[in-house]
Order: sequence, then C-alpha cells, then structure tokens
Amino acid sequence: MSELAHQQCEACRSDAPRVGVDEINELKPAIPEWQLVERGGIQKLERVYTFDNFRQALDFTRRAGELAEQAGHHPALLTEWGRVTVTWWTHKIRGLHRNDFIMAARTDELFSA
Ligand SMILES: C[C@H](O)[C@H](O)[C@H]1CNC2=NC(N)=NC(=O)C2=N1
Repeated sequence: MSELAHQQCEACRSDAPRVGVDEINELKPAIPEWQLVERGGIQKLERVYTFDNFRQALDFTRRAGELAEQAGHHPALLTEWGRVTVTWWTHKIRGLHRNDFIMAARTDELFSA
C-alpha cells in the first residue's frame, strides 16, 4: 500500500482549509495517474480506470463504494462499459482536502489489488 493510502482521513469540518499549492505539490506525485480538474469553481481529483467489460467495471464500482462507506468519504462514480471515472473532492469545503488525496491513493490500491 502506498504511504499516502495508509494515512488516516481526518473528520472534515465545513471550516477546514482547502489544500494549497504547496500541499498539492507535496501530495500529487503519489497519485500520478490522477488529474486535477476544476468544475463549477470546485477543484477535484479525477481518474478514468479501464476494464475489459461492464461486469468488471461494475465490480470495481462496488468495491470503490465500499471503500467510501468505510471511510465516510465519498467520490462521484461514473460506471460505463469498460470504464469507471472516479472523482474525489470534499463537498463540505467545495474543494480539495488532504482526505481526497488519501482516498485517491486508496482507490489506486483497490485497482491494483
Ligand atoms: C454526514 C456525512 O458524514 C457527510 O456529509 C460526509 C459524507 N461523505 C462526504 N464525502 C465527500 N466527498 N465530501 C463530504 O463533504 C462528505 N461529507
């Protein structure tokens, strides 16, 4: 498991600070396949995982959902034939928190499990 994936998520409060450029530069190298995107003024982390068929995509979606439930922190999941798009951000702060980087790293561990 990558070091980042091992870190604990902290309870995220609505007044928690979003990650700044320095923290993004510190954390992003641990999740190189993820893209930083901005939608509706909200910064997010996004990655597309590819699979051989819909059944595999669906199974990965279910496992990612279980991971989220266990952590109490949830992504957007788009499941298509052969693809799952996972997008992490923290709704409460309308942006990126350290938790989102941790969960992206854990999602990568799931994919390579
Ligand atoms: C009450 C519940 O714990 C909160 O609404 C959690 C649920 N999962 C969450 N997931 C994400 N990505 N952001 C949140 O702000 C969030 N809040």
